[in-house]
Formats: sequence, structure tokens, C-alpha cells
Amino acid sequence: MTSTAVETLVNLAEIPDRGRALVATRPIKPGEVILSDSPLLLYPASAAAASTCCSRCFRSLPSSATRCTFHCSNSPAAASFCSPRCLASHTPYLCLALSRLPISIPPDLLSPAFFLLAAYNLAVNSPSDFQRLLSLHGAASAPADVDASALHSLLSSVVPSPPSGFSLELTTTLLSKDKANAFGLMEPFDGGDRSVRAYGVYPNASFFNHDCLPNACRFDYVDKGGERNTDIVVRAIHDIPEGREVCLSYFPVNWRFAERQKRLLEDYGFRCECDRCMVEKDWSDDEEEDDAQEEEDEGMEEDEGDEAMESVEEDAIDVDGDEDSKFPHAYFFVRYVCDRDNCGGTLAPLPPSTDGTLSNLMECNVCGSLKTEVNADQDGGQTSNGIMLD
Ligand SMILES: C[S@@+](CC[C@H](N)C(=O)[O-])C[C@H]1O[C@@H](n2cnc3c(N)ncnc32)[C@H](O)[C@@H]1O
Repeated sequence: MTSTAVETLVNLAEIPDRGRALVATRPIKPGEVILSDSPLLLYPASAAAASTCCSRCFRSLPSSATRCTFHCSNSPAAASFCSPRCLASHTPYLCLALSRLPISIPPDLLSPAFFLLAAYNLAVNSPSDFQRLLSLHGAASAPADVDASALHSLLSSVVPSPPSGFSLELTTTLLSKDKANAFGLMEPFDGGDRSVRAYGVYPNASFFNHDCLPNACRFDYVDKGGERNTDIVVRAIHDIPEGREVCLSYFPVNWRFAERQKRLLEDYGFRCECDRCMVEKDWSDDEEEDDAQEEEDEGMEEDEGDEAMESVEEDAIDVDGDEDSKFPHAYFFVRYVCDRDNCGGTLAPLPPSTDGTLSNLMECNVCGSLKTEVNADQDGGQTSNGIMLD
């Protein structure tokens, strides 16, 4: 699969204590596409996702009543394809391996097993891409939440003709690459809990480091028509000066400090020292709990992300004229976090037009809503006042 940097807006650089990073080669405008990247590999997030989406392009399959799907003759039950084109471009090696996976596989091993089979398939069918996968960042040991040796012995009896180097060590290495680099491609937002349809590992997007107040965010459009529907597209949230590192948030930005630090340490092996964390580390637990309690008392039924969001929005009111505000980054939440119920996605402007005119339409990277950009200077920075266009 190919990847394109639309123009070289970022260069790879080595930054002490952060490893490789992507740095702006020129000033980047709000909404500009920084990178459009195609996956090295994709795999279903669950058994349900595997049975309801195309095994090649990961678009939703038609509902069962009208289902018209295509199957590999070697192993018809293992994978379904949405079109003759997807069937023609699949790799029978992977179908065969999937068809041999025992139905009794423990649920927590299923998604890592899908990943490993996709990775071994890459080793067999595209050795240069497999080398790119191996060159990505990964911890020295297997992720704590996956039993690598159980998985390896289970797959040893499944993998058709093992790629060279097939070993527990390779399995462990691959699992750590997946943990540090996989992006979730989400099911369409329906107002409830977000669920992941598939995971993908992207060779260039894997160089974006994390920041709890990112200056870019990524979009995916898996169900769209045409080619390259599984690309991820990274766009600037606001102006990024030349020489500044471009960062994404590895999870929804409205997570609380403790939750963010835990995830970053457990899954990515580092303590975050971004500007936002440096402020929030001094917040007491009581302060965070008080915010939650107040909302419970008020009978609010919001998830954790919404609670965090609510408290920073209150602080945003302080921030407008008060330099001592306890949360100087509240402006970010007012302007760039989606306020649709249960969403909490990040907003970035649509790309500028071909003549360079900036768009005033902000797109949410979770629910897909479009809303007009808020000028916080005009409305006091207190409310997003967005117009939902969808
Ligand atoms: C997806 S990779 C990003 C690219 C990576 N820096 C590299 O050298 O390939 C994720 C890893 O980058 C490092 N990283 C990302 N964000 C960081 C940050 N804010 N501070 C320190 N290390 C970070 C961590 O080691 C993390 O596991």
C-alpha cells in the first residue's frame, strides 16, 4: 500500500526523551492536510466487526437480509468481501490462517490474534512493509495485558507456513509495535459509546508523538466510496509555526489527568510533561472529585469525559480576563472540543480552498458534525454556539 505526504509539511526529527517526531517544515494553516497515510496492515477489532465488515476494505457489509458478499474458495467461512474487486485483491494466506483459528479462542486473545495473523501475512506477502512495521517504535517487552506465549503457541498450530523468523520473540516484538502504534478506526458515531471497528498500523502517522493539547488531529472515513477509504488524514487544528513539533492526542482530549497519565505509562511507556499536564498535576484529587460530585448533585448524566469537559468550560469563563485562572488552556476546550452529547471529539477546520482561503467550518473527528467556527473574542469565549449542519 502506498502513502503520500500531500506536500512535505513535516520532517522527521529526533527529539531528546521523545524519540522520532514530526516537525513543521513551514508555517501550517488551520485545516491544512499535514499527512494522508495508508495502512501497512488492518485487522478487525472484534468478532462482531469481522463478521459485519469487508475483510479487505473494512467497509460495512450490506445487512444480512440483503447480503451480497463474496468469499475465498479456500476458506469461505473465514472472511467476507464486499465486491469482486476486494475478493480479487485479498491474500489467500490470511484467509487460510483465519479459517484455522479455533472458535474457542478466548475473547481477549481474539483481536491480538487478528493482528498477528495480519502481521505474518505481511511478512509473507510484502517483506519490505513488514520491515517497516518492525522499524516502528515498540517497548522491549510484550504488553502487560496480552499473554504473548499463550497466543504464540495457539497461533503456531494455525499459521499455514510460518514466515522466516517465526518465534515467540518475534510475536512479542510485534505485539509491542501494535500497542505503541495502532490507530482505531471507529464505527459511525450513534450517540452511544464509541466502538472500534478495526485497527490499523500506519507507517508515517506512527511518528506523531502525543500531546494532551494537540495541534493536529486525525480523521478517517472508512465507509466512504472510492479508493483509499482506510487512509487516515491528519489536519492542523490551528496555526502551527515552522519548526514546531506536530502532535496528536492518543485518546480523547477530555480525559482527566490521572486517566491520561495511566494510559500513557501503561500503553506507551512515558510520563507526559506537556504544558497541560504541568498545570493539572497540581490539581488535587478532591478538586476533580468535587467537580464530579457537583454534577451528580445536579442530576447530570454525563460520562467521565463530559464531566471533565464541563469543569474546564466553567474555568474557561475565568480565563477570559483572569491570568490566575486555574486552567489556562480552557480556551482549547471551548473552541476545539465537540460539545455534542457523549461525543468529545476534536474539531479541526475543513481544508483551505485551492486559492488558500481558510474555511470557517469545523469538522468533528468523532461524530463528523460540521459547525461554524466560533470567534471566542466575539462571544466572550464562554460557549461554542456551534451550528450543527448534519
Ligand atoms: C507512536 S510512537 C511515536 C514515535 C516515536 N517517538 C518514535 O520514535 O518512533 C509512540 C511512542 O513515542 C514516544 N512518545 C510519544 N509522545 C511522547 C511524549 N509526549 N513524551 C515522550 N515520549 C513520547 C513514546 O515512547 C511512545 O511509546
